[in-house]
Amino acid sequence: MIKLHGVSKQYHSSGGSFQAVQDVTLDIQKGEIHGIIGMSGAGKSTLLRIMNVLEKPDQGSVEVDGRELNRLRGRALREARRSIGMIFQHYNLVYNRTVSGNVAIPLELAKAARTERNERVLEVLKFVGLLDKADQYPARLSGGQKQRVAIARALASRPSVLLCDEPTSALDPQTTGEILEVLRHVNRSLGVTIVIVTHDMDVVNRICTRVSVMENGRLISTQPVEVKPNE
Ligand SMILES: Nc1ncnc2c1ncn2[C@@H]1O[C@H](COP(=O)(O)OP(=O)(O)OP(=O)(O)O)[C@@H](O)[C@H]1O
Repeated sequence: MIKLHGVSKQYHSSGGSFQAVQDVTLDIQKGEIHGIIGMSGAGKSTLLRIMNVLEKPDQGSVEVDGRELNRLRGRALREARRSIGMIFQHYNLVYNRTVSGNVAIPLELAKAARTERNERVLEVLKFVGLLDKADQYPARLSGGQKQRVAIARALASRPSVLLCDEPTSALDPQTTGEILEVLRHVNRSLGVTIVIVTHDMDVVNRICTRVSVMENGRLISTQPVEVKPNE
């Protein structure tokens, strides 16, 4: 589903250059919940952003759902990106739009018709359990509810892949559990392949099917995570 081959990324600044990701090859299969773990600065977020070419690799290839993203440009790239949702640690919501307004954004960008848009917004809000908050503004929501809105927004355009950058790092343990449940529901009932960047091994053990470990820009291992006893 996601194939990275020999991917590298270097950042340049006035202080010199820094190799954030070095020669990473990784094959994430359809239906997986794949964790990427490592110390701060190991290159996890950069690698995640390479998966939807928000960050363009200097070398290597990025294939998602059979399409080589690093070769696409313009409209073809925008369309391919629509099948890849993303959520962030700090939700990245638009605070002057309601919950529905936020979820509608990807559908507006895709120029979906109004009726179809409204139906889809309600459908995904129902899926994440936030139908009753449709007309509220994000500032009035808890952290867990904000992350649910972000998940609903990411799901609006029916992605086959969901990239999650530290999705629970700003949340307390109970809310973390709730968001991991939502992600598991997304994976199981919609068949969405999920990649989660985290520094928390507990998150990996609770939800992931495989985990990759990064260190100094390199991927040092990929292994299965044992089946959870309460599953
Ligand atoms: N846009 C950028 N310009 C310059 N350097 C960057 C940029 N983005 C990241 N870096 C550097 O690249 C390295 C890897 O960053 P990255 O965010 O991928 O690591 P990470 O493993 O996700 O760490 P963290 O958990 O702290 O977010 C870090 O040293 C960071 O400072």
